[in-house]
Amino acid sequence: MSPAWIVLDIEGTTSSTESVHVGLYAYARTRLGPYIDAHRDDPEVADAVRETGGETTGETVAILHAWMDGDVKATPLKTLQGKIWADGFAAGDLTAHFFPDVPPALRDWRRRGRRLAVFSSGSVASQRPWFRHTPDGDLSALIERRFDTVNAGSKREPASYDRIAAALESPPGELLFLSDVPAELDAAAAAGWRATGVRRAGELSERADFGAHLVIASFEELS
Ligand SMILES: CSCCC(=O)C(=O)COP(=O)(O)O
Ligand SMILES: [Mg+2]
Repeated sequence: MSPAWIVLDIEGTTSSTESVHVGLYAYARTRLGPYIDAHRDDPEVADAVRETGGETTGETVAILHAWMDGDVKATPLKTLQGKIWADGFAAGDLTAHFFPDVPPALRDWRRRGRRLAVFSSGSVASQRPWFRHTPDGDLSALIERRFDTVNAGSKREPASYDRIAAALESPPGELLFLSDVPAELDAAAAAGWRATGVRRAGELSERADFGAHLVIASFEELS
């Protein structure tokens, strides 16, 4: 039976790690300090800054940069990056990247009645413009629901997938999660979801051990 919902990871699954780490990270890097200073009255910014543990803007930025350098997908970092990226997309400075098989597959799945959601470490604030500003046009209307580490929790915890299943009002067996990270697939499967690994050429997942999970190299294999 086909899944009712297909839930997508972004980095390494729909889009290249390079497009996130080189394009987006570089854009946020120099803007974090000025953004924090200019948006101290925004409660989400204030909370994120407090959660870093930094006392001054300089300390906070150093912590955020260390997380970026170590590829730590910490929620305060993702909150702040997401806000800066959303401004960058709105200003026309940024464009998303999707592997060529992804846009046609998403359209095909929707035509066939599948429903689409995203579960990414990238904040919901960044997911929206990522799907809106693509070289293939605006894909955002294809995505009905968006989850991140704030509204769902860690991608490596089964409880996060329980929360998403409840939000989608679907039994876990009708949900399919696609990701490039085996630990995320393990968590989804432990919550009763279907889980399929995405091993793309040139990505870290080329060398990943997906264990017993089904693995695809392109979304075409699911269409
Ligand atoms: C919405 S684009 C930003 C992606 C991002 O910051 C990120 O960390 C993606 O991680 P994922 O969980 O999708 O592998
Ligand atoms: Mg990923």
